[in-house]
Amino acid sequence: MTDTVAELNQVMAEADCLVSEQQVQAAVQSLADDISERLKDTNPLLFCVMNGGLILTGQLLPRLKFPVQAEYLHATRYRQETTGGILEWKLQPEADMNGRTVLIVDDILDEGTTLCAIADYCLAHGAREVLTAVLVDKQHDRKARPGLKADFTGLEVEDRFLFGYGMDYKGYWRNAPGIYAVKGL
Ligand SMILES: O=P(O)(O)OC[C@H]1O[C@H](OP(=O)(O)OP(=O)(O)O)[C@H](O)[C@@H]1O
Ligand SMILES: Nc1nc2[nH]cnc2c(=O)[nH]1
Repeated sequence: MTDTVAELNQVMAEADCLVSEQQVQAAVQSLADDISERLKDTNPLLFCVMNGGLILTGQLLPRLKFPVQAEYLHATRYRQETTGGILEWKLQPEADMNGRTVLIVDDILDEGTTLCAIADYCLAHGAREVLTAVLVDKQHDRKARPGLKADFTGLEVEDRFLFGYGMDYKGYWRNAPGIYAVKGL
């Protein structure tokens, strides 16, 4: 356990800070403003994608200027790895989304497999429309669908393995107060 903590402190010490906490805060406010403007009259059902979406959702919700019904779901495909695998549903949403506008909130759109699968699930369960909001869109050409974008994007970040603000490294450092890239990844 001591070795684990030492390794994780070393990862942080050697990481590159790509986006400062102040820049992330500005991006969250901008996301909240855009979402409020677009969804204020739609009575949306918001789903936080656990675990990574936790911090963005927590910081976004108090900034939204309309009554929000907030729920969560849990889908994962990276687990403790730095490359994605098969999407595993850990908790499918129970809320009735029939005829509703749904907003999915997550930390990152990388290849986009996760968000596409969740959006497809919501549409198949009767959602009228599904919108997506992410803090980070990673810049590369390996998207699940060419040109795939979230409806609301906070920041565009280079193609490195990231942690902080909800994103983990081996299950840790979701709490890092900024967006960091692991040395060498
Ligand atoms: O765009 P993609 O390539 O599909 O990757 C994005 C997903 O990867 C991360 O989740 P992860 O599977 O690591 O689970 P976690 O949220 O519990 O960390 C992140 O939170 C997104 O949900
Ligand atoms: N922590 C983390 N999770 C991811 N899921 C998809 N891409 C990433 C990434 O760069 N970092």
